[in-house]
Amino acid sequence: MHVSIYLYTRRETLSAPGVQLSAIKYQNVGNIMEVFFLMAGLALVVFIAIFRRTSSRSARALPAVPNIEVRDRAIARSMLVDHADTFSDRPVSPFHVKFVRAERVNLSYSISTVPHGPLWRALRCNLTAGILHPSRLGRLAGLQRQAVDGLVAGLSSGCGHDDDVVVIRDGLHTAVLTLQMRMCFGDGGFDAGDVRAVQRVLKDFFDGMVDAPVLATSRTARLLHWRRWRRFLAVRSRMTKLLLPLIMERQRRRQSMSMCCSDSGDDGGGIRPYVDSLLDLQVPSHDDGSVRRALTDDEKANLVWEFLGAGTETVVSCVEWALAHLVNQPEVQEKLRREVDVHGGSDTPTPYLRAVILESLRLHPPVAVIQRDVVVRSVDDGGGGAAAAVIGVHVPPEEEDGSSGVDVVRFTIVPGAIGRDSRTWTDDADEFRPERFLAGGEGEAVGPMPGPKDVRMLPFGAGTRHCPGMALGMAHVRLLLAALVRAFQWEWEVPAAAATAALVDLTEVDGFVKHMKTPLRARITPRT
Ligand code: HEM
Repeated sequence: MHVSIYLYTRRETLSAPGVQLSAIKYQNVGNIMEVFFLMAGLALVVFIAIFRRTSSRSARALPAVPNIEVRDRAIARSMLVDHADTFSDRPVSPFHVKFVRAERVNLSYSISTVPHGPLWRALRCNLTAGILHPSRLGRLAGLQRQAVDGLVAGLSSGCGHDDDVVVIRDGLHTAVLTLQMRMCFGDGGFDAGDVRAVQRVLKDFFDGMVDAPVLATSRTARLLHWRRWRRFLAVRSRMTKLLLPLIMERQRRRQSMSMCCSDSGDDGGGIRPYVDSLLDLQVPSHDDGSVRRALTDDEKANLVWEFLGAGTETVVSCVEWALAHLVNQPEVQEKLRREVDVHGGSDTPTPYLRAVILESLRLHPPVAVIQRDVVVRSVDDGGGGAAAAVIGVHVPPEEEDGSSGVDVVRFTIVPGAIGRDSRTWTDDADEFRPERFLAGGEGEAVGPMPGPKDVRMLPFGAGTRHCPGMALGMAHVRLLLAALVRAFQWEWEVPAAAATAALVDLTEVDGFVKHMKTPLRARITPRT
């Protein structure tokens, strides 16, 4: 078993010895200039002390809780499957920032950030039963088909220009986001300008996440890095200004629809927009569920944001990685094309397409880390607290004398490490070999969600907080990949700067999702 323990403590042994000495030295000097310099010197020393304190914390860029990194599949399984109830909380947001500043709410949650409990259950159930239920997913086929056709048409119309080279991430992002927005707001509630605006804010938001660990360390850090903090807040307020009017517009349209034709809320085709479910939802305001309330505007904006962000970025990441490997391995691309040419578009199973997607998710799980925070009541019990004891890890006490222990322990599971573990994947774990998921291969019995007995990859997490969008995400990826391979031949476009490189650069960057460091640029040739 491989477990590394990283312990970060909040206390810094910082002192500013100069402060007292200077004060004594200049104490009896009455000259006004010297008093002025004394004050300025003191201010400088205090400033440096604060700055050092902040930057030393910032450099570590991690919250002050013990962080246990888990790269072992047996431990991950024990946590997420056997002890799902213990490991059911994600880290709380370090920012108590409201989307709608005027409202008196402490902190608005989304499904992914709310602590495990009645509110989480209500929000998650609303999404899974109301929107993502398998019986409803079938009705999305029309919307998905339009998104895919639009993407292919857009790429085809660009062919013949600019040497037929595309950076596929951009077009993919627009297609998937538009699809998610249609599921969210219904048709007619937004236009292409809104999609572009949401796209810009999403990008700024995820770019700004790079600053989040620094800003999360303390108020002083936010004061010192006030420009970054201001930018961070501005993105959130832009997000609200964009989403709330779209939510309100949907509410208005729904009211007028119900007045004129007693409509059930479906926006045609039997698809009920996600926003409608949020407008109707009553959630428990107390833990016992005795009092129920409507969602605040802040919560609605948060949940819509999560639906658009989680649903778009992950799918785009997965399709881009899969295409990159298909460009690097033309024989795999050809094999896949043969399958989708024959079966694509029909309901016939497409095992090789499934294998390509699973292989991409195994190597490059879009969500780079799966985190759980566990309250450890006592570390003086010899076992390192309940949660740590579950997986046999000793959590050292925070205080040197061991008198008071840590409150929370963070567990960071790394799906990328589990997916590439050569003890599990013996057939060249780092190689892209979709065949391993076919009959007779070592991953024949492995699917996107781990079974109760074995965890061999974790692209959608597992246990209580596993991804509720798995079926939808897989369906999006399947349709997009099949259509792109059927419509075009994909070849690598060698960038001028890397004229000697033989293959696409597969370097990963972990941000909100795991992206290709260099976005895939490929030469596409339409197939007749
Ligand atoms: C290829 C696509 C996707 C991947 C790889 C993915 C991956 C993940 C992962 C790894 C988690 C964390 C699971 C855990 O902590 O155990 C997660 C959570 C979540 N995902 Fe996805 N996801 C995808 C698509 C989607 C879609 C399409 C939606 C919604 C439209 C969605 C909504 C969510 C939500 C709401 C959560 C939080 C669940 C909770 O805390 O209860 N995801 N996803």
